[in-house]
Amino acid sequence: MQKSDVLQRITTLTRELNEHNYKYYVLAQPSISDFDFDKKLAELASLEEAYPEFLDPDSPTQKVGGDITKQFKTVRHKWPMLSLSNTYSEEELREFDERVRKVLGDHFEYVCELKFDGLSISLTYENGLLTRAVTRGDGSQGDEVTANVRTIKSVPNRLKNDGYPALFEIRGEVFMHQAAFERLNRERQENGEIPYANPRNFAAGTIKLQDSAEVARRPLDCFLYFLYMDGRDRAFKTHWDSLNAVKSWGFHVCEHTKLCHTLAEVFQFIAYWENERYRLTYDIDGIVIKVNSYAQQDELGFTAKSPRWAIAYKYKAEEVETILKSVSYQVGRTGAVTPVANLEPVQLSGTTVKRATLHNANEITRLDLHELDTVSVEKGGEIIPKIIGVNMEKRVPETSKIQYPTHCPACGTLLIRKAGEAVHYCPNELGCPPQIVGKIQHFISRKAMDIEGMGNETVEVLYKKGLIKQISDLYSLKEHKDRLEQLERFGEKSIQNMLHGIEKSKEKPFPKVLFGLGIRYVGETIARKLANSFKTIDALIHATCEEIAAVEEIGERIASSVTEYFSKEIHLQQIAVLKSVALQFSIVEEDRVLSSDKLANKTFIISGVFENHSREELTQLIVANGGKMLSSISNKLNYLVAGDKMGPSKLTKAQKLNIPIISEADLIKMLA
Ligand SMILES: NC(=O)c1ccc[n+]([C@@H]2O[C@H](COP(=O)([O-])OP(=O)(O)OC[C@H]3O[C@@H](n4cnc5c(N)ncnc54)[C@H](O)[C@@H]3O)[C@@H](O)[C@H]2O)c1
Ligand SMILES: [Zn+2]
Repeated sequence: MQKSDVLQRITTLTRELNEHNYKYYVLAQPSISDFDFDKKLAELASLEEAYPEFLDPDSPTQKVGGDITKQFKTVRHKWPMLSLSNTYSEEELREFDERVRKVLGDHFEYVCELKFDGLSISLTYENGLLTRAVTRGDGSQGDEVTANVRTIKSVPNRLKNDGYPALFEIRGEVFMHQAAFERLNRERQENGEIPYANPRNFAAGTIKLQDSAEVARRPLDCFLYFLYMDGRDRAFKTHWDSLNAVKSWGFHVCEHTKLCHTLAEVFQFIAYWENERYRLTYDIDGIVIKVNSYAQQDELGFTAKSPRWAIAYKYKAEEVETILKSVSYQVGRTGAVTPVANLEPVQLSGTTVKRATLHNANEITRLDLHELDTVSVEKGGEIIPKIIGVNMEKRVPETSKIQYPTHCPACGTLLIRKAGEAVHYCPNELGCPPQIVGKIQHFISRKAMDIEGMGNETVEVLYKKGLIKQISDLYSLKEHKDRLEQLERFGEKSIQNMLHGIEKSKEKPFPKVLFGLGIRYVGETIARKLANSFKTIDALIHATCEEIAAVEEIGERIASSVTEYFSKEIHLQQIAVLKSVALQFSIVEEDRVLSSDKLANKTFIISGVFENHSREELTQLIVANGGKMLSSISNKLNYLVAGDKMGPSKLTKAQKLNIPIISEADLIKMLA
């Protein structure tokens, strides 16, 4: 390579890697695999080594990937939060061991740990209380996300036992269990929101939310694996000892951590977890190997980016080849069309894989998929396997390209794609069967109107028989009892139950109704936010895009989806019908907010996170009804309104003073 070419390549790699870092750390939506990212990074490092004159101190090889955003307070780390050097090969691990041996001689131990696939967090404890949680950021400073971390059940707000230092920092990994990921991601998808590719991205996206109540709704977990404090080396000789100590203070330390005396034992640990990792309920992407003794760690020291006394051995995501049998296209309730690859069944990471996601048309083009192609399928961090490439040598001659349909596979309408979006939609909202059925199924679902006595199958049957064509038809079903009774498998009792369930749904509060309408991107939380901000459906219908986007955490994408929904006459008609049958289209507290003195002379403190209101909303409610807010717990306090994850010191103090501790629901009842 000529020097100018080298420089060009370095520039290209640097630009690409910076872009990928941004997508990975800040957006939590990476577009390439970790393996490919690491390959590019390694290429850049070797070019910089060969041509040190081109080494930029700002190069991605010299920096810890940054997740700093403007939404949080930036906090400087007392001890830098570095990355780990990593390898995918046993060979390089042996080289690491030799480098260590050269400095330390033969007398040292390794601690082997699982490499949890989440995001690093640094926690500060003062006198046994969690006072601060900061993300890694660029390694020297990060985002302060304490309120969000307080919602994590396995992170103690107050330490148990004694014996912990007055001030220390502890680091670990925040992650999400696979089951929670799958459940929440399914919800996102159903709401028309962009799903996260894997639990890591979901956890990373969650910790950066502005709304702690929403964070609390998404169960995160946290393993701790580094202790920092002044005089640490006097208190503990080794990393292993410190792990045992922090465990006794109440921290969650992974039980699979192992002390190894030889490199052979390390390799055994790696080999064991290579297969066993599929049995864990969370994702790991490798093993971390750390020199145990603190004195020996000091001898080895650091590079600009990582410690010399530790290394990560990363597992390459498992992949297998199989044959693409066909591609089918599913139409969701919002009209989004998703391609799914049907595969010749194959064993992968301990499960049989028959289908893989293809995301959208771009993905099919990128892969240049042909019928009967031999494809490699990967199941890395992701639960749903994906196709990563086509084996061109095995392509069957004369097979044709997979063509993304131009028309809806369900109703034949010409598909549309909005500028800047990758997904195709069927615009035939009123005539496309899977959309109609999907919308009604969404409306009756547990999280929306929770209509008892009615399930997804019933909706399908009633639709096929022409009894329901839109949500509002549910409320006139009672006029068609005779036709219902003629249906197979519909006994009198079950018809009664269903009609009763439908009737009862009229009591469901406005946020549920709004969510039930199934507006694209308006999930449960967004619906609650919109309902609480605008109070009535009419106010929301008349709100401008800017007014909607001004609500906390509601972006333009959601706002324009809402205004678009209400711009359609058919939706307004539907709402009018639903109003006429007395569904709830306003926030009930509203009247009380303005008029009552029910809380006159009563004092309150609000603490923790709440299911249905933000703390600000509860404060407004109290004040508007004549109550007073206090700033600290004392004899003057009448009520402590306690939510999830309330600080334990407040609780103890309130109990000591015999102050009534009430819930959000109790407070609302006081206003009734
Ligand atoms: N796909 C992409 O676009 C993209 C972009 C940027 C980074 N990445 C991936 O992220 C990696 C770089 O991320 P990184 O700097 O966080 O490095 P890393 O993930 O390779 O290793 C360091 C991190 O491991 C974590 N860790 C997990 N378990 C641990 C344990 N037991 N002990 C200590 N640390 C533990 C810590 O958070 C630590 O910061 C790259 O190697 C790449 O694979 C991917
Ligand atoms: Zn259609």
